[in-house]
Amino acid sequence: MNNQPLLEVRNLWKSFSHKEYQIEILKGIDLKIFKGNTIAITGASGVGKSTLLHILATLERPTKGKVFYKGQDLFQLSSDALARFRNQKLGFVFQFHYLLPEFTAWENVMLPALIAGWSEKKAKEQARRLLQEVGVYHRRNHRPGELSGGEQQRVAIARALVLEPELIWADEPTGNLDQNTAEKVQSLLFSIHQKTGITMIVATHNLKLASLFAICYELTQGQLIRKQC
Ligand SMILES: Nc1ncnc2c1ncn2[C@@H]1O[C@H](COP(=O)(O)OP(=O)(O)OP(=O)(O)O)[C@@H](O)[C@H]1O
Repeated sequence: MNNQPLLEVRNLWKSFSHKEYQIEILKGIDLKIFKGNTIAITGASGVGKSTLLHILATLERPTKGKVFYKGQDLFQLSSDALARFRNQKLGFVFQFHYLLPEFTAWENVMLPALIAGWSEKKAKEQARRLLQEVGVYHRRNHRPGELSGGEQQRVAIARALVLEPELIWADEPTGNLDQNTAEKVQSLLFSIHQKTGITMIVATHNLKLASLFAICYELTQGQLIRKQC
């Protein structure tokens, strides 16, 4: 068995400086994520969950510390290489879907594949398969404004999966949805993990969502504390 973590975080610190003061958000985080793990990071509002997720997903740089992906020190990469890494290996689902309003559901899902150089035929076929999988194929020709919140989030999940990432990052993926719709999106995310074995990390207030995950941490006072899911 390969014991190398997919992602490893060593002594991660993050502070934000203001004119009069500095705030330390992350204070020496260590974490190992193995292939196929499902990890939920919970914690009070403002504690730094999004900041941590953004650094682990290389969207933001830490003040100090390192993030390794399969042993590669990510922040040593050039910004072009880092952008390529994100496009090829990572999928993102945010609280707000960030779908492009002028494109249909189908086009929104295809777009990352077209940008990555896939042929239109292959991108279209992959998007069709994913729209079916997330249950919105019947709305494929609707623009985001013509979809419900839950449908928009399903399209965003399909888009996150289109390039077959190794790791899915989700930041409050159900934060903007009513309870019923949130539960459907939760089960969808989880069923995707069950089918594909994809590694999934979510930051959330939602303890019900966290309870579906195998490994749970609470972020508190800049530290990650392992807890029961
Ligand atoms: N760019 C920034 N500059 C200064 N302070 C920031 C910046 N980004 C975040 N912060 C501060 O860092 C803290 C952590 O923010 P973060 O968004 O990571 O929290 P969170 O746990 O995800 O919160 P929530 O659950 O409410 O979304 C907050 O106090 C926030 O005001």
